[in-house]
This record gives sequence, C-alpha cells and structure tokens, in this order.
Amino acid sequence: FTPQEEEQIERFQRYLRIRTAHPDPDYAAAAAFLLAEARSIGLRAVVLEFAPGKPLILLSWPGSNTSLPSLLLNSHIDSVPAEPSRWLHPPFAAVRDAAGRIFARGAQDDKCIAVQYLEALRNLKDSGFTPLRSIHVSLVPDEEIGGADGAAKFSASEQFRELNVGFVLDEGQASPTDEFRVFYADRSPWSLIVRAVGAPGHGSRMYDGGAMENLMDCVEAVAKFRESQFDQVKYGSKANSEVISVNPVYMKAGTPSPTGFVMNMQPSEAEVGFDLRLPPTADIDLLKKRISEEWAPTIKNMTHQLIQKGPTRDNKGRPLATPTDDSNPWWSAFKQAILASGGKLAKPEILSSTTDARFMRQMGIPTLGFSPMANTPILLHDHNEFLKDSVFLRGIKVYEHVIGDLCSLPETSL
Ligand SMILES: CSCC[C@H](NC=O)C(=O)O
Ligand SMILES: [Zn+2]
Ligand SMILES: [Zn+2]
Repeated sequence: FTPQEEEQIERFQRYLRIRTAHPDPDYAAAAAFLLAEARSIGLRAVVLEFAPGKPLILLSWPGSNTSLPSLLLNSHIDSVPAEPSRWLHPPFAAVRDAAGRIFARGAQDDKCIAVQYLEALRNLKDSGFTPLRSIHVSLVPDEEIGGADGAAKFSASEQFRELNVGFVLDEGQASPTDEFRVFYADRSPWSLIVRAVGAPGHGSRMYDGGAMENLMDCVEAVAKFRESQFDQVKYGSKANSEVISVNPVYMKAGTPSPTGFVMNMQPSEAEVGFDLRLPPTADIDLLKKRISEEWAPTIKNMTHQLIQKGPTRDNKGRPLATPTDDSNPWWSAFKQAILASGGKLAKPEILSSTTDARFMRQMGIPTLGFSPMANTPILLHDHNEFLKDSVFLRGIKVYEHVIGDLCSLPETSL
C-alpha cells in the first residue's frame, strides 16, 4: 500500500477504537473524531442534537448548482455490544493481523462506510473535482436501537428538508462472493408481546385454561406460521428477506424462589415476546387479523401489544421500496459507477434486518443500502467482526466512482 493508503487505514483504526457500543456509546469522542476529519478535508460541518447527548454530525460539500436535489451519504455512529472473551482480539483495539484483517466491533457495521465516504471525498477534493450537486454526509446516533432519536427525527426535521435530498446511500451488508450486494428495501420490524392469564393451581394437576397452557397455544400457532414461512425459504424460491419472519425472543413466567423457581405451582400469568420482520409488500391487515384471531385470541385469555418500529409505508401510502430499474436515474447512475469501478453487482435484494434507510424512504426519497465489502464473510453483530485492509481501500475507490457520478447526474436526467 502507498503511504496515503496506510494513513487511511490508520484513520479507520482510530475511528474503530472509539467505544461506540450500546448501552453507553461514546458519542462525544466519535463526534470529535468526525469533526476533525471534516476539518482536515475541508467539509462544512454542523452538529445537530435531536436528543440530549446524541449528536448527529452533518457534513456538506456544496455543489456548483445548489438548487439541484442533493446526494446524502448516511452512516450510523453507534454499534452493538461485543463479548470480548469470545473474540480473538479485543473488540475495540482494531488489531490488524498478518493477513490484513482489522478486527473490531463496527468494522463492517458500519464504521467502515463512514471513513470510506470521508476518504473518497478527500481523494475527490485532492484531485480537483467539483461536484455539480451538493454532497452531504450524515453520521447519526442510535440506529442499532431503532433510530428514534437519530434518523427518525432527522428525516422529519426542517434541517433535513432544507438539504433537498434527491438520493440516499446507506449501509448494506458484506458479500461472501466477488459481487457487491445492494438493497432496495428493508423489512419492517415489529415487536409483539403476548400475555396470557389463567387459573393457578398445583403443579400436579391437569386442568384446562391455565396461563401457561394458553400461552403454549399461542407459541404453537406462531411456530406453525413460522414454519410456513421458513419452508418457502428452504424449499421454495423465496429469499430469507422475502418472507415474514417471527421468532420468540423472551418468555416470562413462573413464581420465583430463592433457588430459582417454585416447581409445584402453575402460574397465573405468562408472557412471550416475538421479533417480527415484514417485507415491504406484506399484507399488514391480514397479519394483524391472524395475530388477534389465531395467535392471541381474547377467548383464550390472551392480550397482546403490537409495536411497529418505524414506518411501513411512505408519505404517499406506498411500500418502502426504491425502484432498481431505468425508471430511476439514480439507480442507473449507481449501477454504471459500480461497473466503471471494476466491480460486479449482485441482483438487488431486500435487507433481512432493518436500517435507517426506512426513514429516508418514508420521505419518498430513493435510498439504496450499500457497503462495498466483496469476498468478505458476513459478520455484523457477530464475534470477531473484521474487514480486510485491501477490501476497505478498494471500497474508497468504489465510492469515488459512485459519489463522483451521482453528484454529477445532470439536471435533465431527473
Ligand atoms: C427495531 S429497529 C432496530 C434496527 C436494528 N438494526 C440493526 O440491526 C435491527 O434490529 O434490525
Ligand atoms: Zn448497521
Ligand atoms: Zn447493526
């Protein structure tokens, strides 16, 4: 690598060493790092704070025609926690091993793209490039916990409206093959909590209508539906992200005792929580009906609470999906830029999980999820998350093409 490239890797490592993991992400240190980088590149910077202690860094490079819709590059600052004892190297040391692998929580999700955006902009600036459309970079808090105090408030803000964003790039996922992956939609996350009540009684008695029995009916009904969805993945033609997923994530019941739980009592209350993910075209009303009639019927003494974590439709009532055909000139330019960078692109996918992109799509803005990590195992939220130095550096070059082309998209093509 050149000395410049070594410096880019070092800056990546420095960002990775900031402890941005929940439940107590060091947003102040991350903000200081990002603002210093912006200064050294020559980007305009403002710090927005939609919730106390949760800065959102907004960087801008004004275009030569600031009246045209702009390009926004988004990356979240926060990370999920890590269990250091299960890692080969400490998760916030950003150790680079002999093979060039840089180990850190956030190496893939998604601190890589923040630094790659900035380094691509640095290279473009150094080459004398001038953008036609303005380029903005948003570095946002709290994506990993749902984005309520981050991208949700930002996308609904006056400051966001003033950016006149025409197109957004947000995080994607690693690709084990040499084709980059790109995501045109996320699944929508819902939380479902089901509570059952029933007659308590001696642990030895068999009787109908106990809370646990009622709740087990719920779990069985959910398991049956889950299988119907999962079977389509296993034997059918659907991808994981194209079906409705439902997974139990906690269960709560029993009478505590000093040594654990009382074993000879059947409890009068029981509760189970599910994580649900809905593809953009899922029939929402049908699912709600299924929940209240089949999974948690009140006649079986169950109540339920459904929490939709974010939008499922845009402001015009359309599913949250970005067109990936030539009807969308941003897509065509993106695809061309990837090819021009020497990259290959896989068929556009729905993302299995959820990102801040949904808030941008809700505003009706075309948004793609993309992280330039080819030939890389998918390690987000996993132990030993890493990114190879060479993959990181190639990503900078890819963004130079992508950003350069997107912000040059002529007025007439929109
Ligand atoms: C419930 S919204 C939380 C968003 C989170 N994003 C990344 O993992 C996810 O669980 O997909
Ligand atoms: Zn992420
Ligand atoms: Zn994540």
